[in-house]
Amino acid sequence: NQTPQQRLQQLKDQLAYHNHQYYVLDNPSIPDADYDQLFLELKQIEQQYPELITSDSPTQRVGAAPLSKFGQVSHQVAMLSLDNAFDADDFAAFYKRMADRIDVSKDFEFCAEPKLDGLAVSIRYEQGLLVQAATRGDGFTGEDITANIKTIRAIPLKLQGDVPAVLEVRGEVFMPLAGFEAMNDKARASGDKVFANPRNAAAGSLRQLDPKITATRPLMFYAYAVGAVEDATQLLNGNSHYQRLQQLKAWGLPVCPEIRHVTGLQAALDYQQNILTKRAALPYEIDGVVLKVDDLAQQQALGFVARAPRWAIAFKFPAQEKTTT
Ligand SMILES: Cc1ccc2cc(C(N)=O)cc(O)c2n1
Repeated sequence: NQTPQQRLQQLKDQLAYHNHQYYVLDNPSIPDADYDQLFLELKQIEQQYPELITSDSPTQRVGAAPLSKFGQVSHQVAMLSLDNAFDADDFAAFYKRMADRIDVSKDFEFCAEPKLDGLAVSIRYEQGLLVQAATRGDGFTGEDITANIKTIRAIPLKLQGDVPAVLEVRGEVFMPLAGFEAMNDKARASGDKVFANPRNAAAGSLRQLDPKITATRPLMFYAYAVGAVEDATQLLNGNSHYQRLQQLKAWGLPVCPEIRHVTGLQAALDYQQNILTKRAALPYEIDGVVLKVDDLAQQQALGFVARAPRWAIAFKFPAQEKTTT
């Protein structure tokens, strides 16, 4: 017969499996009522044996007391913003700038994804356990929203499989449309604050100082990049950003199912048009697509342009033959 500890571990494994099926594979494996039953049994055993409670137990998602204010977190790896393209010509110019900068023998390969209209966050895992989460802030310093992030069931408290020593995941917290409409209907009925759009609702929910309020909000998360990593050999094999995202999925992190690997300028334009036609049918709001060069070595070679002021330009003279004295 099982000890309480063995039954606890079995329940945590089962609940983690069902979460993975539901949020990562979009393939529910258990009716909600049965899931709740497992959760209730786990909660009862922990009430009986509090010393057996671990930080990755789903009962610890809504634990923390309200904060008086958020702490600050400095991002080891800056959280970048993105330059914009507004039409095919802009995108072709972007493509050409890159081709002029690094000689590529063949077409660029891209990792393509919808641009989710939510809030960028960074989530840090150490030895596979969620230890910290922060907003993007100004890209270098963000707010510590660890307690609020833990309430989002799509975000694993513990990574699965062969986990890296340190893994920082960047992604978007957003509020799917169905949850947004339901929440606003309830808010109208009870005279609570009604949100103008899902992005504001997600931002407002993450900025709650009381995690118990955040826990009532229908938030979702998709990972889209990696920040600091240590001892993550699994990520280093291969040179493809797209493959890295598949590895994040294997660890239990949800990744947008619309993400594709496409090759060449035309395929990238086709992807943008394809998502534009699907936009109204997507269960969440997006404001475009994001296209990233997929090859990590090419990303490195291309680097970043520190956002030069849009209002100033250096108007250069032609190169002058240096007078040799
Ligand atoms: C580097 C970067 C910065 C912002 C991003 C924003 C989104 C997004 N809003 O979906 C997706 C990405 O892959 C991003 N990637």
